[in-house]
Amino acid sequence: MSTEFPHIPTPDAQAHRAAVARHLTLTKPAGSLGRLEELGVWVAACQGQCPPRPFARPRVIVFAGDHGVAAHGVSAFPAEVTGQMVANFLTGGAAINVMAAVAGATVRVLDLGVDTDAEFPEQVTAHKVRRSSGSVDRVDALTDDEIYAAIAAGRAIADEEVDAGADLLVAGDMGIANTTPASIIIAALAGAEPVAVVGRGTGIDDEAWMRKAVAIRDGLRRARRVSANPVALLRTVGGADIAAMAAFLAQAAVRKTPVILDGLVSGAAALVAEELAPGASEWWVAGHRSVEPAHTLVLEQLNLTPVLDLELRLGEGTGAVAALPLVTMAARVLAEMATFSDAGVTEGDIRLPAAVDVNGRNGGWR
Ligand SMILES: O=C(O)c1ccc[n+]([C@@H]2O[C@H](COP(=O)([O-])O)[C@@H](O)[C@H]2O)c1
Ligand SMILES: Cc1cc2nc[nH]c2cc1C
Repeated sequence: MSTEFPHIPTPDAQAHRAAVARHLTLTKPAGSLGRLEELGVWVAACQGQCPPRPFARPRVIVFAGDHGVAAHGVSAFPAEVTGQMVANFLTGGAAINVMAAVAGATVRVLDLGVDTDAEFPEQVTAHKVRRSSGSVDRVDALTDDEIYAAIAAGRAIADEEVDAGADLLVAGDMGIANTTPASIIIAALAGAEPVAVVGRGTGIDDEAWMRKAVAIRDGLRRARRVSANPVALLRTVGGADIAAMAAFLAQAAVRKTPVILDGLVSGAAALVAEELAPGASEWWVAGHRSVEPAHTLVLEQLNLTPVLDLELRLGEGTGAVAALPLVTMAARVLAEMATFSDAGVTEGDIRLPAAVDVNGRNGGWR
């Protein structure tokens, strides 16, 4: 199985230009909807059409997996919670179920590496790679065969979703202790020191924070040896869920499908995905800024400005789904507002150029 991704196309430049130009014709002072304008332009460019169409099938995939490092006291919760939460997602009781319903998205949960037996295996284990992972502070997370299987799973999941009509994707995560491998990956790729990335995760106390800092320090020592190779990095200090998520994010870009990123774990996967498939990040917006300190490093590394900053630290895709109504709104504003000429409204003299890139990369000014 190849871990090579094809060249990533950029979002459509012509639709991008048409969207910037269309914004100037709509009945508002140029640039007055600020970053909502940029978001609408991004949707149009990703869809390759201006005006953009409303999203038909926004879809959240929750990647569930356990992590061997949980045994070393780095989380506020025991590992069995991962499997219990998988059952909760399936019965619709988790935060992501409620928030996705509000935002008009549907949720699919997949067990990539949960340690316990699934309550409804036929619904969640089609892409299962293994149970849990090696404790990344001392041994490799995955074997060679397992990393290939996890990457193949992530790509297949993205293909299945796009083939079934998904036109906006979110990668959510569920895994007790997964903030430890995520923080190691981020530190390795951002060149950060361990203490800069140790967060409180599910809400750990100071003693657990110190154990987690040691685990991250030891894992980072192992990660630095392989940080130039994204597949080796995922194999050494990631896990089946994080590896599949990285491949899913890269494959979404291959399939020209926009993604709203979530928090720390989706951010760690995104950093690796950009290494696997350079240019993939053009297809992503950051839904929010997580409370976790390492997440800010992700946003800086990928040059992404989050839509929201609500002090969330849940995962599951919740921060991405919280931003979805604004992304939908931005697309509909661009598609549905009247133009000055339609509405018979007199245009002003001064037309500032609208900002051009949702993530500020092209430095539009207002
Ligand atoms: O997404 C985030 O930014 C985030 C921040 C803190 C915790 N989480 C979630 O909490 C779990 C991991 O926390 P921990 O303390 O067990 O490493 C896992 O299920 C994540 O989805 C998620
Ligand atoms: C209950 C619970 C729900 C979660 N959702 C994502 N991470 C989580 C961690 C816990 C502990």
